[in-house]
Amino acid sequence: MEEHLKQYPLVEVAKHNSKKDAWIVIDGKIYDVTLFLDEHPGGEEVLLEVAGRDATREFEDVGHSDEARELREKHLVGVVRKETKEELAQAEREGVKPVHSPKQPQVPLWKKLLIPGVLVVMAFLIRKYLS
Ligand code: HEM
Repeated sequence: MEEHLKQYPLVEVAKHNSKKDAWIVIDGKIYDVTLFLDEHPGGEEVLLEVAGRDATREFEDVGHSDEARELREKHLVGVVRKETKEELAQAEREGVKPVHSPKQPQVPLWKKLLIPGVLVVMAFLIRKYLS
């Protein structure tokens, strides 16, 4: 069934980010929630916040019921495909950014090691100072 769905790149999804035209992506599937905004038990605000981008994490974080998952499929309009180089370049010119859901905040390694590193150096200096 999914093979018949239209495919859109995230840069296209990103354009549907308003109250009059709101798409969201969950697990690579695109849902047009424009008409659902009014009916969403969680309110339209939260949906508009994630309109035009991947909302997989936000959807899962709420712990939506099986009914909600079923209801979701009524609004299915397509699936996400990778954008072509031309589409990416075009989007960049227009200032449209494809927004993927952040999986984990990316903390660089040096930041993770900074505090333990400082402690080790301090311990070393204190030992040297005391001996
Ligand atoms: C097509 C997509 C969605 C559908 C069909 C949907 C449907 C529902 C339904 C039926 C409920 C009632 C509780 C339940 O049955 O789980 C609900 C609650 C809620 N939803 Fe969604 N939802 C969708 C997307 C989202 C997204 C993307 C967010 C977050 C950005 C969100 C946030 C919430 C919140 C905060 C509640 C209220 C939870 C509570 O009060 O306990 N929903 N939604």
